[in-house]
This record gives sequence, structure tokens and C-alpha cells, in this order.
Amino acid sequence: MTDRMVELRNISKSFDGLKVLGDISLSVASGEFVSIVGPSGSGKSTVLRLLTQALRPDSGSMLFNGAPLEQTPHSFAFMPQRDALMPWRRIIDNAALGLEVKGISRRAARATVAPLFERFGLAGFERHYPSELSGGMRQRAALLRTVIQSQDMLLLDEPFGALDALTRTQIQEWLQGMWTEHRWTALLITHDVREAVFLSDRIYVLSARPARVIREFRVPLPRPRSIADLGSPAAQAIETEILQTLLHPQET
Ligand SMILES: Nc1ncnc2c1ncn2[C@@H]1O[C@H](COP(=O)(O)OP(=O)(O)OP(=O)(O)O)[C@@H](O)[C@H]1O
Repeated sequence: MTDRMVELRNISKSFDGLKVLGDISLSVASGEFVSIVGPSGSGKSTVLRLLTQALRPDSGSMLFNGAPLEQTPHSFAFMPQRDALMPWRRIIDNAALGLEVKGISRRAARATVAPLFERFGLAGFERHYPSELSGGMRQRAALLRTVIQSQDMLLLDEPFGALDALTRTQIQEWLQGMWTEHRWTALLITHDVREAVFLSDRIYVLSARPARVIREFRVPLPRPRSIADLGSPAAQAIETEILQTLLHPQET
């Protein structure tokens, strides 16, 4: 396991003269779950769009296993804020899409995803359409489509933001269990500090625009975790400290 599978070094990015990313340096190790929290509009999604190479940085470098990202074979699976399921495709075909885009036939892709429906809490809904599922189920289907691509890293852009609080907590518990089983390398963008503490090994806190990393936290909670662990003194202390950093960055 390398300790820096993905690394951003001194990345800056402006849009039409608006400096969004000031000087961002961060890394994600193989098998690590890392979150980025920061004020709205600070450029968190921009970080992910740089990693997917939908955007190019103005300066700085992006590395994959120590080599320039843009010249090194890799595959990152991106899950956007909205579930982005195709309304006209059945859930099984939405899930299979992650494989179809890699050139696998629909029949073979279906056969690969079908056994996973049980573990994703979607058994019995294979032939339903997205509009027939709850918000939480749709996000699990979108996550299934994302993880099935056997990628190097999952990029999750505020994936649970649209869910109600209870559904969100349920899906966080489920994702935590799944992550403990699979140890995906993941980079999560979230506004929810508790979510970041619950799911992450490490958390980067960004400043307001132009964003830089103000602090980095290591979450000391053992795995597997349960929601009850969020009540522990260690979890509470880190949550408070992150909120304090977000609310009063000048004092940290
Ligand atoms: N393609 C673009 N062209 C111009 N401005 C952009 C573009 N993409 C992002 N921006 C601007 O960059 C800033 C940061 O956007 P970004 O979506 O990365 O922030 P964010 O931290 O993810 O925000 P939020 O937490 O609200 O989702 C915003 O002011 C946005 O308007």
C-alpha cells in the first residue's frame, strides 16, 4: 500500500479571474477513505472535476502513484450529487451501465451486477424504474453502478445531500459497513461534518475561496464503526474541532 496513491500538489484554479482554489495540496492512500469539508462555494467539487480531468489546473501537479496523473493509466469512478440514474432504464440496467460504458455487453453486465442487489438492499427491485424507488434506494443503485467499475478510486460528490436525515443516517451506516468489507479508496465531498467523521480515516478542511487546506484531521475511531460511536468523546471532540475550524478559521 502506497501512502500517496493520489496526490495534489499546490493546485490552483481560477474561473474568469475568480480564484477558486488557492493552493491545494492533499493526498489519498490506497484503501483510505478521505473526506473534504469546506464552506459552500469553496471549490470542493472543482477538486473532483480536476481529478476526473474534466478541468485542468492553472498550476500545480496531480500525481497517481507518484507519476503525473494525466500520463498514468488509472480509472476513477465518479458519483455526482444527484443520483443521475437514467429514468428510462430499469435499475438493473442503470447499475449495469457502469460496465457497459467499459465495453461489456448488457447481458454480461447484468449477470455481474445481479448478485450484488441483495447486499445493496435492492433485491426484488431489479426490474423497477428509478421513479419507483425511494431516494435512499436510488442512491444505493447509483453507488452500485459506481463501485462495480472496479476503479482505483471512488470520487463521491455530496452523494447523500438530497436525502432526509434518517435515510441519510441509514445509508451512512450501510456505506460504512460496505467500506469496511471492501476497503475502497475513496474521496468524499460533504457538508456534513458528522458524516465525514463517521466514514473517514482522514478529513481535510478547506478555507473559503480561494481555498486552501486549513487543517487535516485523522479520525481515531476503530473499525467497524456504528452510529453509536459518534457519541464517544473522541468522535465528539473531533466533530467540535472541525466545526470550530470551519466557523472560526482565523483562530485555528
Ligand atoms: N466551470 C465554471 N465556470 C465558472 N465558474 C465556476 C465553474 N465551476 C465552478 N465555478 C465557480 O467556482 C466556485 C466553486 O465551485 P464548486 O462547485 O467547486 O464549489 P463547492 O465547494 O463544491 O460548492 P458547494 O459546497 O456549494 O457545492 C463557485 O463560485 C462556482 O460558481
